[in-house]
Amino acid sequence: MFAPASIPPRFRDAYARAERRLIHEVMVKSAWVVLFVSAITNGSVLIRGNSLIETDPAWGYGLRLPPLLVSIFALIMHYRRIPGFDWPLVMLRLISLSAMWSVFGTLVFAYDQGGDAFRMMMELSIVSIFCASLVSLRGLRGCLFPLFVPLSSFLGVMLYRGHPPAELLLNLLSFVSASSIAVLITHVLYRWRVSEFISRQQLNEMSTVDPLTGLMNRRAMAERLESERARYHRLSHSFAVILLDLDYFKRVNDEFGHQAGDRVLREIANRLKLHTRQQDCVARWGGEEFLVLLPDTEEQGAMTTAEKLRTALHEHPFEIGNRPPVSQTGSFGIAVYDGRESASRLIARADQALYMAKECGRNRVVVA
Ligand SMILES: Nc1nc2c(ncn2[C@@H]2O[C@H](COP(=O)(O)OP(=O)(O)OP(=O)(O)O)[C@@H](O)[C@H]2O)c(=O)[nH]1
Repeated sequence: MFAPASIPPRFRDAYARAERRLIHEVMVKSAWVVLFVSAITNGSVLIRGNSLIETDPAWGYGLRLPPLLVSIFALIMHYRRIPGFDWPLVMLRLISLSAMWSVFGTLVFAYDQGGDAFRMMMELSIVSIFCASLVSLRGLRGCLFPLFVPLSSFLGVMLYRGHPPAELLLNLLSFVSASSIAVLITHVLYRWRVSEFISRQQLNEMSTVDPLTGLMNRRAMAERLESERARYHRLSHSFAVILLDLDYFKRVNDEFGHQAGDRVLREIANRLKLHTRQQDCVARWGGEEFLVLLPDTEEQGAMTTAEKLRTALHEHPFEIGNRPPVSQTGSFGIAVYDGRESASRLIARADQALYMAKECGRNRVVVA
């Protein structure tokens, strides 16, 4: 999926998801608008007759029907939720291309018949509005293809038919200036939407991520625990938590300085992520305390994971600059959700087990 260069890489997935939703919504609305406009214009053609359809039915229907058919097709696909249908962007491009084909094609004939200027301007303003809506989705490049392909084809055909370029330019001047203004305004709005998106993501990140380790913070983990409890009550999937506190961490700070302590904390966060599954959640719960949430896990699984984490700390000392590596262990308390208790009660039980682990000599795992 496309993401503007100004979006930082870590927000790109979220941007792609938001953009996909927006494109889908715009595609459905555009299909309804094109259907509505086609129904009105075709209805009026049936009532008052149309010289093009009468003189050249193949061209007449060939220009009028594609936007109608494409829109009906897009709406059927959307409302029937056909499996695997995840190409709203392709449909949106088809809708805009077919609408442009119809507008510019009709203009070729209207132009030759000395068509009335007011109608031409109305048709061209539809093009401007369409381009503006495409620009609002993807910036200037969003409208290059749907606008410039039909516009240059139109100019090519008119030049081929012998219309002088100066006359063409004069006739299209007001259209070009009106659509440029529409496109520029929407481009500014699009840039504003992108920077709004980045600020919102940064705010969200600040409220859910621990800045030192990049792990979830306590607040985000508390929310995650609540949704895990809700999942338990819906599906009866058991889950467990591991509370981990570093042993004598104060010594690292005192001996090597606070910065070295921060480095060890960051490395511990990396190891915890490395030795847990993707579906598990790791959070920094306090200064040198971490909480690991293990979805779909019973007591035995939680013990195996905690033992793996304990070994990952204990067996590999931590590098801090050019000093000898520092050994750092942790004590672990496990609690498995009992199906009734609150999240804070669950954590309190894990904390009691952790206290036991400290009392029994540290660098060990205790189950509540
Ligand atoms: N470098 C650094 N240290 C921190 C941070 N947060 C907490 N600490 C330190 O973690 C240490 C915790 O010390 P204590 O609560 O006495 O516990 P401990 O030394 O780990 O001993 P036990 O828990 O009893 O095994 C303190 O020195 C805090 O300053 C942090 O963000 N960075």
